[in-house]
Amino acid sequence: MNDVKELDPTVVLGTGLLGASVGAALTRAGVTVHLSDAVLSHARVAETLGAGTTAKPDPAAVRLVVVATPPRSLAAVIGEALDRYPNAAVTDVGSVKGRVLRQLQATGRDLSRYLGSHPMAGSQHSGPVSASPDLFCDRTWAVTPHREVTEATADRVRALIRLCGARYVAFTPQEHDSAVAQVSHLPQLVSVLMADHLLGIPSSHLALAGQGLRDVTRIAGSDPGLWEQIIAGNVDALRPELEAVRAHLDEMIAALDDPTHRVRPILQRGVNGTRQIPGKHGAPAMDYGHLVIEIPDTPGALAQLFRDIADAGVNIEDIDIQHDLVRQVGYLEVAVEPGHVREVSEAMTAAGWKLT
Ligand SMILES: NC(=O)c1ccc[n+]([C@@H]2O[C@H](COP(=O)([O-])OP(=O)(O)OC[C@H]3O[C@@H](n4cnc5c(N)ncnc54)[C@H](O)[C@@H]3O)[C@@H](O)[C@H]2O)c1
Ligand SMILES: O=C(O)C(=O)C[C@]1(C(=O)O)C=C[C@@H](O)C=C1
Repeated sequence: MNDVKELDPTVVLGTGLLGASVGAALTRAGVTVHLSDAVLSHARVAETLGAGTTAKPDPAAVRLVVVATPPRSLAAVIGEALDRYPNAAVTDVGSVKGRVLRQLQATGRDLSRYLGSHPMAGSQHSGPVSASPDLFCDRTWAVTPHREVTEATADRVRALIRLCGARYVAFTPQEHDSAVAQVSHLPQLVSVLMADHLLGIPSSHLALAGQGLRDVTRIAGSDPGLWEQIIAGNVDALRPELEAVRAHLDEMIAALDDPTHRVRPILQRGVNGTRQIPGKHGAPAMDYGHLVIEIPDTPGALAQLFRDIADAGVNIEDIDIQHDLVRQVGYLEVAVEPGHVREVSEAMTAAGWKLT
């Protein structure tokens, strides 16, 4: 059976950022998606954006249910879905897996049709308006098998991940929760601590904020209501990670007594840490070369810049756009393979662009 038939029709419960994005990806692939949300207007907005229909399905015909509600409600909504859709596989996209599974097991339900999952893709924005069918493209999507789950259930969740364009990876629920404490929940809290610190800084000083500050505080803008629930669901894995960061902070403060000898090794460890992060398509991390190009605030400037880079015959690996509100210009940071930096720089300068 092909993936579309395997999942047609699908129900999405909770049509915020994640649910509407799943709906949009499956709808684009050709699956009929039925949308439902505790707040009817969220489901209606998701419908308007092409994530599916708010029409009710025939419960017996439903082949997959994707639960994308906030963490605290997940176990109850998953349990109800198992009861209401007797022939469906049920998955959820919650950020913490162990607690939800334990809560479901405590209900005594047959969990052979439930397989938890977690796409490692999202944003600091909530709600269906920020949803995109491309949210999961080339992202890792973890599944967390347990003793009762059947192969038929796992097949449907794998089909979901493929249709969303993501990369499947399996973890035990416990391993998953330890891993996300390290690579998702700790970074979130560190970003929050940094952003919180800004509240005590004079606004005249904040005028000097550059890209570095924006980089480390982006995710601090995420919904506190959602993150409170994520943290509460993973405190055991998170506590030792935060304690380790506290020890590193103390080490950094102590190093200031002898910066010439003691700061550099810590900075180098930071560089080494960034190299641990996998690169595109799950490949090993790659050190890209970066160029920053000034973009005037005129219509079509960005499109022209992309054309000029394409004309130089170089592949853009990543981009980041920032605006200087004082000078009314933008800056495009372009990542290219290291060997191509000089070539693109020369081509851009020759085409009249200002590199900074
Ligand atoms: N935001 C991210 O970056 C991200 C990434 C991966 C996974 N997740 C997980 O995905 C889930 C959803 O997160 P989100 O960012 O889409 O949140 P969101 O706030 O954008 O959407 C949640 C939606 O669920 C609805 N809802 C709440 N309780 C409900 C209930 N009992 N029944 C039906 N609908 C209900 C809300 O009205 C809302 O529309 C969370 O469990 C979160 O841990 C989030
Ligand atoms: O890109 C972001 O904004 C995210 O923080 C997404 C992110 C993460 O990568 O940590 C956040 C929480 C989720 O559970 C999964 C993904």
